[in-house]
Amino acid sequence: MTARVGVVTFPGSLDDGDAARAVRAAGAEPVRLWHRDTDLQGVDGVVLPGGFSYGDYLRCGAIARFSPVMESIIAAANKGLPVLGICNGFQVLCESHLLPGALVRNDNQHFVCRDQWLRVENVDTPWTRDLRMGQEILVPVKNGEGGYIADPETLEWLETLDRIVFRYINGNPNGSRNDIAGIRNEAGNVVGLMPHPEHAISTLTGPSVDGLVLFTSLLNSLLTPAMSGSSA
Ligand SMILES: NC(=O)CC[C@H](N)C(=O)O
Repeated sequence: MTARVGVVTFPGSLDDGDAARAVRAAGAEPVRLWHRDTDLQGVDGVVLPGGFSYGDYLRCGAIARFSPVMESIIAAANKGLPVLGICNGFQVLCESHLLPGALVRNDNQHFVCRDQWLRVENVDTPWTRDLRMGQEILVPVKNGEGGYIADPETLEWLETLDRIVFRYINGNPNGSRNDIAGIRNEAGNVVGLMPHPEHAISTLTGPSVDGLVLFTSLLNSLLTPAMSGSSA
């Protein structure tokens, strides 16, 4: 049976089309979810895409967090539904408190758009299980508020409990603390990252195909759910 992966569209989402394309390229069926939906249609996972939900008013992701679809996603994520938040999606996950910390304006005060090397730091999630620890991948970043911050205790806790999933290498584009590009929750089912794996699934349109592995990882984790990701 084909896996079905929800892709949410908020007013102002930008990368929902590419996220759906990545889901399809990985071999799953994308199920388009609208911000006002409450029924997740029994999807096997959800992608919160990049963009400018609700015009980035107030703070990036701050309004999307209160949308009807997020109420359903928060409840489902807390029961183990795999959720991947990309860029604005990562911001929504932090605003929703599914992930700790916050994303603030880039320290250089610029919107940064470039290809970025990352190091894989955690493969104990459904989204990263087919990557290798220490693997270096190349994916685009494009954000204005991508600086990851958290209080010192939370940063220490993220480090010691292996919750950091991706780290920037060869330059930190936004001043993120500890070069953090992506993190996971305790159970591992919720992952957020600022860079855009959905823009790195074909060399025709992106710098590499490294991003596709996040989407194929999810499919493989659904086929063999006895993954190690449940160890917090
Ligand atoms: N590409 C994105 O998702 C951008 C996220 C957000 N609007 C920002 O500028 O930080």
